[in-house]
Amino acid sequence: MSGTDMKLVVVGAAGRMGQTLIRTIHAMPGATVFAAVERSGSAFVGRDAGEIAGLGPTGVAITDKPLEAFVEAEGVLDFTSPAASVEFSGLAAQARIVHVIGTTGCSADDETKFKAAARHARIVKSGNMSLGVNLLGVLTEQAARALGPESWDIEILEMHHKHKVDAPSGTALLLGEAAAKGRDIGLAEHSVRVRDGHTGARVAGTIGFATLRGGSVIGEHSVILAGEGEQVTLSHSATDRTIFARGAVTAALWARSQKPGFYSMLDVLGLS
Ligand SMILES: NC(=O)C1=CN([C@@H]2O[C@H](COP(=O)(O)OP(=O)(O)OC[C@H]3O[C@@H](n4cnc5c(N)ncnc54)[C@H](OP(=O)(O)O)[C@@H]3O)[C@@H](O)[C@H]2O)C=CC1
Ligand SMILES: O=C(O)C1=N[C@H](C(=O)O)C[C@H](O)C1
Repeated sequence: MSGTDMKLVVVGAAGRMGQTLIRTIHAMPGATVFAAVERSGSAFVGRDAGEIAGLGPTGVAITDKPLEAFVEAEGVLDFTSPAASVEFSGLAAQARIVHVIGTTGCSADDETKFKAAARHARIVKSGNMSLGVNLLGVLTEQAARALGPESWDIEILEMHHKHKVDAPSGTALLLGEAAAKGRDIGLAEHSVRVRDGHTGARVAGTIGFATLRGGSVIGEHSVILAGEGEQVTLSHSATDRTIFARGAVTAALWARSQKPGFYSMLDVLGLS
């Protein structure tokens, strides 16, 4: 560790992404795990975060006191739950630090609270922190703009592991927003999130979503543009959660020198 390394707090440190973040920060230059947080009452509180993540002891004991950690740190990496992320954004604002939010399934009300916290915190939020998916979003916007709604239907298909609790995935919604932007329409008014029974024929110009869950799938996403007699499919496969963790650390390092505000991975990657 060097004196200029960014001091990061990993919240939800014992979760799938939390453990991946602890290992990734350990392997990346420029950042260090300053603290690790789990909820009060969790069996992981007091245990060494490095040991939980499979690194061996690192001297960072998991705490249930986030604010005490935040005020001494420079950034928070947060892949937890919507309610927890809303709470952490308020604490990050109090501490005037960077808050990287990867949590998905957040409501419109949650988003309003994140934007309020971003008056004091530097928040980067994205449904997918990987370079590949953010590039896929740019390509989706271009394809949707080029292939108009009269002749081309857009469907977004995703599959994740059996433990995932929200649907459609944050990534599927990010891709839907990109397609809607390409067509200059609002996603909320044009999306079809579920189909069941006698649905009637497809309404032109809608953006459909389909969700699959099972096994240990890390994340599969396809944007299908279906025309008359031909089909274009843009897709991304995640085979290792490190892609999300690396993106989150990159976002924290980028946000360190930004003003308070609400940013996306497109800003971080220079793709906006
Ligand atoms: N944007 C992106 O690139 C990615 C986003 N995600 C998203 O990240 C989120 C987490 O995913 P995943 O790691 O698989 O989930 P896990 O359930 O494995 O991990 C979440 C962790 O957060 C903890 N947690 C929940 N509430 C609190 C709290 N108030 N204080 C401290 N810790 C808390 C949980 O503890 P407990 O078990 O006790 O509840 C758990 O340890 C999901 O929303 C997922 O969709 C995932 C991958 C990539
Ligand atoms: O819950 C997950 O695992 C993932 N969630 C994110 C999403 O909802 O898109 C990102 C990634 O696909 C993994």
